[in-house]
Amino acid sequence: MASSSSAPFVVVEHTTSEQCFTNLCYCCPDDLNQFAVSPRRGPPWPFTIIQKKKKKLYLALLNGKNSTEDEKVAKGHISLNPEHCKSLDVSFGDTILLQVFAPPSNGVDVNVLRIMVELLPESSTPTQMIMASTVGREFIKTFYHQVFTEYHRVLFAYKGSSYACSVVEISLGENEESESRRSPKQGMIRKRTKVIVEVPPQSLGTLIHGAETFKNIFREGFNMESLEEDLISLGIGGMTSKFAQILQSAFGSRMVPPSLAKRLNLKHVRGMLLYGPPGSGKTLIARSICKLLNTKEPLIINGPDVLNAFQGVSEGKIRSLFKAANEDENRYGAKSDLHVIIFDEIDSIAKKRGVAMGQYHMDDRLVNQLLTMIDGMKVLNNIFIIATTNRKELIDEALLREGRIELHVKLEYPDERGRLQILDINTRNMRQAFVLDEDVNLQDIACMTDGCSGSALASLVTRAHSYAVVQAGERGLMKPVKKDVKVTMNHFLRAIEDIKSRLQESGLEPSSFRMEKEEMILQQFSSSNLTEVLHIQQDIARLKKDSAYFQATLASYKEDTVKLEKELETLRCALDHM
Ligand SMILES: Nc1ncnc2c1ncn2[C@@H]1O[C@H](COP(=O)(O)OP(=O)(O)OP(=O)(O)O)[C@@H](O)[C@H]1O
Repeated sequence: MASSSSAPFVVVEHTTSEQCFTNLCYCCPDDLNQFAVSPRRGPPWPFTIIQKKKKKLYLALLNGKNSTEDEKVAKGHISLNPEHCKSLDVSFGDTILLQVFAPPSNGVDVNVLRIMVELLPESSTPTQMIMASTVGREFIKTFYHQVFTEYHRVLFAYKGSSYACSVVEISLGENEESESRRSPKQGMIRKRTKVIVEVPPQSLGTLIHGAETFKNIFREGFNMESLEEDLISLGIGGMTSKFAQILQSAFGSRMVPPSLAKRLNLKHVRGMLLYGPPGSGKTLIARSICKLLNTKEPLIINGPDVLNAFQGVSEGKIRSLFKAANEDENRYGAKSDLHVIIFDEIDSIAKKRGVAMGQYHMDDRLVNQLLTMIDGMKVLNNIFIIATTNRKELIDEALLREGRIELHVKLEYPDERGRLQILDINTRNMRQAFVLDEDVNLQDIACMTDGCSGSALASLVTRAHSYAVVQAGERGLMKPVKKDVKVTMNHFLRAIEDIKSRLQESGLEPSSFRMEKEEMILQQFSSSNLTEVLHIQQDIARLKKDSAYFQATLASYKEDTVKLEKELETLRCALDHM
């Protein structure tokens, strides 16, 4: 296909709305002469390449007997429709380069054209169902003998409704290989071109019969703009921007049709690590994400439970977690549902290899098996692993690399606005039951609870409520019913005092301080033996459900690091006997 030298033109809007649906560009008669090739020559008609940076569109300036001259367009200007502008990333007023381009009669034809069809927001909805095959035929009739590129977008009118169509995929059949070096991929629409119509889910799917839809990763009705409301209804407060960031980075590639993702070479994220201090909502987020997504019911695995259940059992248990995803991938390929596997407290089963000893030798085997399942012989694209931990530094680094659990999101304790939302969520039932006294000022409580975790706030509300119930009992109401109980600001103040001193005693609060302290102490121990002692201590604490125990140990080690070595054997024995 030949082309000549280029000239700069200013992009303007079409002068009539009809022009928008022709996929042609228009200029004044003078400029048209500059590009004129005898209209009697065609078809195929002379085209104009319009390019901006590396992007190109091939639009006809002369289309058979219909000249594309428009006296209302000023000299040096060229009119395009808004979809052309999107294809080229230009705005009206920008300058672009124009080239004459006359496709030879043996130009490359489009074999299959896959288009995404969306109803324009201002257009009237079709009144009756239409067939995708009919839309395809009309598309060919309208754009017959026009050249399309990979990212070409056009406006298309059919039966009184207007659509924006974007090219998702162009297949050139037997010319595919010889033309593969041409960028962008381009070809001419012919009568034999097959048009495959795709529609976004939840829109035209019910109106264009037979159109292909891709299954949206988000549940029906989900909308990023109402994310905060959705999260509140799921009982999550103060997390809107973190959640938006997670959804975007974890599922961005799954928001587009698989064919487009393939063309753009988008790689799916297959795993995410949520880490942060206890009670910061890691488990809550991991489980809630699935409520927004179109996924299979998530498999939830609690690290310590797995460790116990797997004692003496083969790595086959880990393999079994991935079995359903494997079968689905084999059967449905890119159209398989997404399988989410949540590993809560993953640090207990995926510790750094080579460090563990004693009965922990099996950790290495579990980590190896996990690695194999995530990106081993067969890469599953339909899995998404969510791992949670308080102790990121304990996890085997190989698991956290690209292509594995590669997205790492740190959760913090909520700020004042977040605390207010969490308090509001947790007092919702009380308000609805008229149990919450009018003097309760949640804003003041949010202010007083700086450094409290989401879980501390949840238990604060429960505690205030129990004080109210006890007080109602003391007033002689042996069996206080709901209407007798009023939770007042005083109950909350007592609960705040309570919670603060309890958390201080257990060393769990102030929140971030504790984590920083632990991290600091862990960093001081570089020898593998010392690290192992701490791992074992942590596991004993977990089995005893007593995090204060681990805190106390850490604190004492800070005083006397020598005793670490001595305690190693004692600890192993203790753990063996638990
Ligand atoms: N952002 C939040 N909004 C509402 N509630 C929260 C939030 N964060 C925590 N909570 C409350 O705290 C409880 C415990 O949170 P979760 O178990 O998710 O924390 P975690 O970070 O996984 O803690 P751990 O590390 O101890 O397992 C939740 O069930 C919920 O009641």
